Amino acid sequence: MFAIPFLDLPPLTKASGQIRLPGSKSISNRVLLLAGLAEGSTLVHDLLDSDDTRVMIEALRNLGCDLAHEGGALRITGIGGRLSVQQASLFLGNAGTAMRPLAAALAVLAATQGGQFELSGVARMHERPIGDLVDALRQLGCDIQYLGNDGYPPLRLAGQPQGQLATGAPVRVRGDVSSQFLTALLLALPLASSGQGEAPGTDIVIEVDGELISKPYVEITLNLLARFGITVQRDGWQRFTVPAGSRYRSPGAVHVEGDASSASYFVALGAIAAVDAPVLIEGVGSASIQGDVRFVEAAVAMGADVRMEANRIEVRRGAWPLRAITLDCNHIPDAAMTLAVMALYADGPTRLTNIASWRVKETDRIAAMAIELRKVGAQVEEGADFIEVRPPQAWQPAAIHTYDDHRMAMCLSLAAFNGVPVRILDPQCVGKTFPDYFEALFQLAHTHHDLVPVITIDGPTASGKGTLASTLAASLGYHFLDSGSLYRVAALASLRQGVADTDGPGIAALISKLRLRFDGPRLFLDGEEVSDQLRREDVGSRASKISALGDVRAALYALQVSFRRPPGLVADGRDMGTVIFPDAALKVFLTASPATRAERRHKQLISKGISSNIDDLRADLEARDARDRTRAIAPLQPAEDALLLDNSAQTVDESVAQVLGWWEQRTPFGI
Ligand SMILES: Nc1ncnc2c1ncn2[C@@H]1O[C@H](COP(=O)(O)OP(=O)(O)O)[C@@H](O)[C@H]1O
Ligand SMILES: Nc1ccn([C@H]2C[C@H](O)[C@@H](COP(=O)(O)OP(=O)(O)O)O2)c(=O)n1
Repeated sequence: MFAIPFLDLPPLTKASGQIRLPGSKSISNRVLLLAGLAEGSTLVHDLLDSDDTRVMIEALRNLGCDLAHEGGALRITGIGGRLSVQQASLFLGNAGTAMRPLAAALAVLAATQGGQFELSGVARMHERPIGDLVDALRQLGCDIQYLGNDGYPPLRLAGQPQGQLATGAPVRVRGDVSSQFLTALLLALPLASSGQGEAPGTDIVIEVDGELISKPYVEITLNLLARFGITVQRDGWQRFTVPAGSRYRSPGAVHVEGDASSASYFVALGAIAAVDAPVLIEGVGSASIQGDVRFVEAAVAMGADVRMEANRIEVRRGAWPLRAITLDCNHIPDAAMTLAVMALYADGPTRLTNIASWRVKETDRIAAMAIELRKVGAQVEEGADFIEVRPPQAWQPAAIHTYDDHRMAMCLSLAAFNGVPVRILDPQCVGKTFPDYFEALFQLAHTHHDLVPVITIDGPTASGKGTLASTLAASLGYHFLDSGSLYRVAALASLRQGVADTDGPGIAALISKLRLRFDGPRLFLDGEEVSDQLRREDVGSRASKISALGDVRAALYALQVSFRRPPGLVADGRDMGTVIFPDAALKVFLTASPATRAERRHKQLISKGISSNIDDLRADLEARDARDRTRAIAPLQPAEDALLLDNSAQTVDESVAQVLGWWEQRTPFGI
């Protein structure tokens, strides 16, 4: 996950490849709750690992459920409908799929078995309405208090042992604000219909007021209830009967399918950019129980070329530009946001209607989408329950606010396919449902080599290049190339193989056969980690010698260039700005006085438990500098357009801040 303040996406051009989707959020959180309430234990496979499922898991643990990892799956032993913990304060983040059903289930359990529970979340959760659900539960006799504003969490749920619920009359609930209220009741009421002790229990009827929105989500609920042994009788979409004597029974094992809403970004990616080869989406398809899979129909209407199998979707670009559409999106409320971004690439205005529920999600999504799409140049009209998007006439680079809303971040990343870069602010908000979304995007999306931004840091040994470059890379979410480590690995390999340090062709031949693997800062040679051995002074010294050989430099060229991949690269070495990346967007030449550098290296070696003599180190580094500066090929020297930075008197943080400041001046984003 990119846990950084912003992530800059370079202009992207094409996409292809295969993606395995993370588990569905809606299914994961329903299954977690059902397994937590059921008798017996349930082994849940392919569960989504994200912010929203973590808060649900934590809540279940606090309620006395036993949860244990088994391989990649999670085993949940449920409470069997009997409270084992009578008092708890549960923090539910911004997860509507946790807040609403847990509120209903705990209200019913507290009212019949006694107990006191407090449910709270982040500030935005406390602005998301829950009044319609509370009203419905109060009809049954549940004792629910608002701890903040009326109609919104936080809530306190209370009750006495052997309490009775008024289940005789139908429970009425509004269905036109959020279908999660109905889902919450459907998940909770089997706890009340089962009867107490010898009592037989009663049928409980739920009647929906108003037109039920987002029906497919209710279908997921009914489907999963059936898996846990409860067959709800449905009359149209207005009346649901939970049968007397219902009891949750674990089905033993459940496989969570891939998230259909998350699939929408990759379906759109294929429609926009799968020009040469398809985007293959694994984990969801025509056999899905998730309503958002019908997003595919809308994407096809806009021109996507799609082949669907039971558990797999293959997408290519079809019509281009995409075709503008007008669509009632009630059946795909979450995935429809992706259409608003596809609309940027359409041949006319796209109008998405019946989306009032967008306004009460993680943020007011209609307002947020309108503001952010305008930033890239689109003309947008919004109303209470619709949005209309006209494609930009002139695209503009934009810094996109994400409003702590994962879908805003994922959607707007798709705006980077028309020649302009896009900055995504607060990219880790995708952690709500798809922590590795951007990694997946970069795996599939390509761009022209020269559109990937590069920052080069060149300079003499121990000037702090590696420290500066790796910190910059981490701050920007860019890849990092320590080019010296490639010379060092060539030095180590040639040392091991007994190839002379003057034998350019011999070492070049060796380089072409090296089996290297990079894992963050760790480097593996033929499967063996050699990171520490590369730092040996004899290896560094040999690296300096062999780096003067033209054959060696040529042999390492392609490998270095291959590090230039989206979203960007920070490369450190001697000739990054002069030879390898002469078109780098920012070149820094880093120096520090020989005395400072010798002292730094000395401290660095001591901290690693390696003893050394500071005078020898200084003599050694001055000899290395002289050799690196005076060699005939790619000598160490600042590029003409490099900015010089002497960090002798700077801390690491100061150098990093200085270079980030320079970088910011060269990016086109105004916040
Ligand atoms: N600006 C700085 N101020 C103080 N020490 C620094 C600074 N930059 C780097 N160092 C320290 O100097 C040592 C050498 O830095 P390193 O990044 O390995 O240099 P290089 O890659 O240029 O050989 C490290 O221990 C590092 O923490
Ligand atoms: N781009 C590069 C990087 C390193 N080299 C050579 C020159 C250096 O003395 C050696 C070792 O580089 P490295 O950056 O690891 O060395 P220091 O950490 O600065 O001591 O490799 C090079 O010629 N060109």
